Amino acid sequence: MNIMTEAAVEQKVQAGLNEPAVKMKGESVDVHYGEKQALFGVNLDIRENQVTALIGPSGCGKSTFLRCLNRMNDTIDIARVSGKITLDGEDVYDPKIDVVELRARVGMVFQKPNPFPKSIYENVAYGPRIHGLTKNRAELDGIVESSLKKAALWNEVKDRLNESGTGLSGGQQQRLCIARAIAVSPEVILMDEPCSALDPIATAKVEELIDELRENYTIVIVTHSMQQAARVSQRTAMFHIGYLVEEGATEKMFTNPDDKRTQDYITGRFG
Ligand SMILES: Nc1ncnc2c1ncn2[C@@H]1O[C@H](COP(=O)(O)OP(=O)(O)OP(=O)(O)O)[C@@H](O)[C@H]1O
Repeated sequence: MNIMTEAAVEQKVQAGLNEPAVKMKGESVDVHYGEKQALFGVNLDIRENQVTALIGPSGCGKSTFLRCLNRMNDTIDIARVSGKITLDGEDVYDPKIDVVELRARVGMVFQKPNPFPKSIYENVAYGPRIHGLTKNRAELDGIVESSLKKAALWNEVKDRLNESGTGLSGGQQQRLCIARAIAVSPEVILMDEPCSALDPIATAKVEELIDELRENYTIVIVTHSMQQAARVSQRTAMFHIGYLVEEGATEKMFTNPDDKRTQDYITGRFG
């Protein structure tokens, strides 16, 4: 075995031993809505190419934390965020940060599918166009096709790209919204209960898609479904009345959590 090979082996061993890199990091995150505090000193690492599920009873702050990651709370007048949130070590609340660019890097998919009232093609092409990502129509066509393929929707819509996005079924609309997020080459995709408006078959498709997307993106998902968290995520973070109770490997969180509140929540004793 030569030295190069040994070095490569060593690197692999290290990679195997180490946790995936931290892509985003929340440090001492507090959020207030007016006088009311919704998050208290949350510290949470979001790891690269992993699905992190945020779980906890209604009103515990899951969506609030999710919205901190791409500064969607900026759009709520009374919301005030303090502490630090970084993306690849860079403070996303730094005044120098261009929020539009940040939201392209950290995309979002909402609870209710919300395609624009435009054609399927335009829904996906809109982002690359406003971000100036393509030089000509052929390149744009390429992005639309590859985004729809990555969102596992291409085969269902390739013959009707000019029809309205709002005419698709709920599950198709949600995959269209995922394609729209993917089209601007995000690094992180935030999903706020992406399946809550979908039937079980559409839900299964989106869950399968989330699992595939993990290869290329870092994903954070808010979900009320314990089965979904267990099925799609590698890491789980449990929130309770504004506090992060605990976080860890999903398998451990669902079989042997450290905190009784997690145990009670996952076994349906409260929430
Ligand atoms: N726009 C807002 N204005 C005022 N208070 C808000 C706003 N959004 C959330 N809150 C409050 O902040 C707290 C956390 O809400 P958040 O939506 O983050 O919780 P959640 O865990 O995502 O809840 P759910 O599971 O019900 O969606 C709640 O008490 C909620 O009422």
